[in-house]
Amino acid sequence: MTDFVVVETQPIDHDISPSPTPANLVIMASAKNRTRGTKRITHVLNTLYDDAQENLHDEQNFTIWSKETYLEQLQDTTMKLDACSVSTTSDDKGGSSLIPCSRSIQDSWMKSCNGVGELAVDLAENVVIGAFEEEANSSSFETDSSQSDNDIRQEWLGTTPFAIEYRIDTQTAGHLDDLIYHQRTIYDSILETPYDPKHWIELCQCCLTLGFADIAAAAAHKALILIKASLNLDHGCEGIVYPSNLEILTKMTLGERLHTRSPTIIEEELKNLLLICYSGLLSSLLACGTFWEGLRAAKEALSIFPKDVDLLETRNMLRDYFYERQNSLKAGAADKVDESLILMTRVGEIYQVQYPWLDTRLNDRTPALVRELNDNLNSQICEIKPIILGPLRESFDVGPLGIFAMRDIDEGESVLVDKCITNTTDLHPKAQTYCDACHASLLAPHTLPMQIVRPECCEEVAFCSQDCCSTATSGYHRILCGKDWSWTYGRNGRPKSTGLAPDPMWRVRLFLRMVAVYLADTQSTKTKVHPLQHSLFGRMSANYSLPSYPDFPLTHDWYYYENIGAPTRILMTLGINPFTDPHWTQEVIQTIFWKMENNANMSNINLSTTTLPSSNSPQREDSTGEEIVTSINTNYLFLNHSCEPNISWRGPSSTPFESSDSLEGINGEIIKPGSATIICRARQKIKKGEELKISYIGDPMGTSDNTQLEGGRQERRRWLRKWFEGGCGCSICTKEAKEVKAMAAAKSGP
Ligand SMILES: C[S@@+](CC[C@H](N)C(=O)[O-])C[C@H]1O[C@@H](n2cnc3c(N)ncnc32)[C@H](O)[C@@H]1O
Repeated sequence: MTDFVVVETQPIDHDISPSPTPANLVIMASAKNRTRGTKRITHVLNTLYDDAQENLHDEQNFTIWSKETYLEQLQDTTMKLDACSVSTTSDDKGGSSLIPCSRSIQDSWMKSCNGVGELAVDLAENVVIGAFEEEANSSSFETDSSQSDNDIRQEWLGTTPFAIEYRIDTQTAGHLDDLIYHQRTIYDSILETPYDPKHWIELCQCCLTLGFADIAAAAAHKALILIKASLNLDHGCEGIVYPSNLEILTKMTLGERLHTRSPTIIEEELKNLLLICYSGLLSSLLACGTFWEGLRAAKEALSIFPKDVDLLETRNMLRDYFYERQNSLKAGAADKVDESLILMTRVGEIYQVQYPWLDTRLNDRTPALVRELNDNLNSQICEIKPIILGPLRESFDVGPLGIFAMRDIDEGESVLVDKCITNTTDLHPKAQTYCDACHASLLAPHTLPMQIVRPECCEEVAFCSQDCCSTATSGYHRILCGKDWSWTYGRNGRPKSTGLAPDPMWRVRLFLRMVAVYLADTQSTKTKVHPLQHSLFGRMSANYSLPSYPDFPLTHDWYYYENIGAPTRILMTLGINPFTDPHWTQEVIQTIFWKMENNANMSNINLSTTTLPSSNSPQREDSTGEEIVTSINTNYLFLNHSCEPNISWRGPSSTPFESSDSLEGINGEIIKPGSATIICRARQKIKKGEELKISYIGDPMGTSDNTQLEGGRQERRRWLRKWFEGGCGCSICTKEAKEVKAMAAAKSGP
């Protein structure tokens, strides 16, 4: 169902809360016209405006736009209206927004609007009648006549490289709109009855056909949780402790759908659904290229349905693909078969794309957000600014950001010291070898035993200072305390990773920490801001690319357990309902994962060799003391890359004998080894207004000897593809690209 909400926001200081207050809710209308046609939407919205004016004109709680303003808004927004999904926006100058949003968001807004909300619903229903009658005779779903049938809609090519030609054929044959419509109706059914596994299985099948195999796998996972909870299956679902009412809710929903109270009939249905669910899950994992996890799921499925031909066939395909990958990796590695090679056999791969049904506005970074970011940065030296200068419109995306000098900067000057609490390593905090907040070493001589601060609430964590302890206990730790998170330090059957690669579970632990920071903040400020619009997640950009046939972009690592199983378990443990909460759909979770991947900083530390281990600081059994700290440094992440950087940076230090100068912050404070703080200094004189740029890849020219990266300049440029596939825009890369082009032209001859 495509629902529209028109809101006018009142001026609010640096608040990007999406919840319209009763005072700013102008019109709420359900335009159930399922249309992509711009003309039709404009027509419906014109009707809505007229009706709303009639109904609301003497309501003092509502502000009505002038028709002129309204139509101006329409011009900017109608093209986006086919993105039927959750979208919210507001800005601190009292801007106005026309928002397509889902029924469940409306419902939650209605709840927060109390009496006035109900009035709005009544009025909205009046409004809808007008729109409905208009639409009654039209076909239920219409494509924009301006779109040619032969155009390939890249954004709908999916996340999986698997069978992409099939999806191109589907689009060429003109079936895409039907599939999109089908997907919307399934989401509607889920909103109505979220505990019916059948809808989640249908979503799995539909997303699989659309090529979004990761979302398909997540839908199957949700169905599996409901079914397993109801059948009391031993397997559990990746360790999830089921809420006690999940079984009752699922059985009640099935009973209502089947018009029965018979436990036998309901159980029969659950078993039927279980088989179809496994089949969808295995196909999704196959399409995501995570053959090893697919084989594990197949083993579980076949232990229940040993003779099912469909399951056996998919299992065989998973096995064949797994061996094919393993053999080719072995052949490439010659005699060097090690843990990293085993890890490579177990990872899946998908494209990093924006989900076309998730409203793009959720990814917008508005001028209001940039002002908030600069308030937090609180620097006299540098500021966060859009790179592309142009007219900034208040509730619209400002484009790529960077950090710029606010005054002339001297060579060697500290420009940014970015301490952060969003960090993780493989070491369990219980070991108390590092500060749970900033990750500074708690080992002598960096922190003396009497300096260690322990919170009153638990014995799980320790801190390097009272400051860190207060930050944690009044914030994220409040959300996490008293719950068992030790499973996030497990490896889900994988060997320990070696070298520069951190264990893939870093994503899970960083996600957990970030969700806790977000929840602590929104709870203390009593705001209901969507995670993607909260400054913590909203500040980060992803490296999206479109699967453009026939030149496909890079694929990115993806796991069933890390990307779906573990985050679902985290949310459920934190009391978030992944079946009903529109803020925490798999699309939102995966978007956060993409953002983390594009912005996380990784640094090697070796705490054990830098200090004498003290008796009260146990290491994990298999810990070598060498760890990789992964952190989201919330200001540093705005620095762009250049192969001619004017800024040098250093992450967590492990060496206590370095010159104290390199460990000093801007105000002379000492940054302790192991801390996830990043210090940035000017490599040269920098003029006011110049952009500050770092190197993402160590020595960008690949000429220094003591670097861990191999392969020189060419290899380094290849590494850059992780952040930007279109190529780095610096002058060296531009020159090299021109030379390559000229050489290719010369080779191909006249
Ligand atoms: C860590 S973020 C840096 C901040 C980012 N510009 C933003 O708007 O949030 C990395 C992203 O910045 C962009 N970027 C950074 N350096 C670049 C370069 N040299 N050339 C092209 N894009 C770059 C890419 O989109 C990359 O995915």
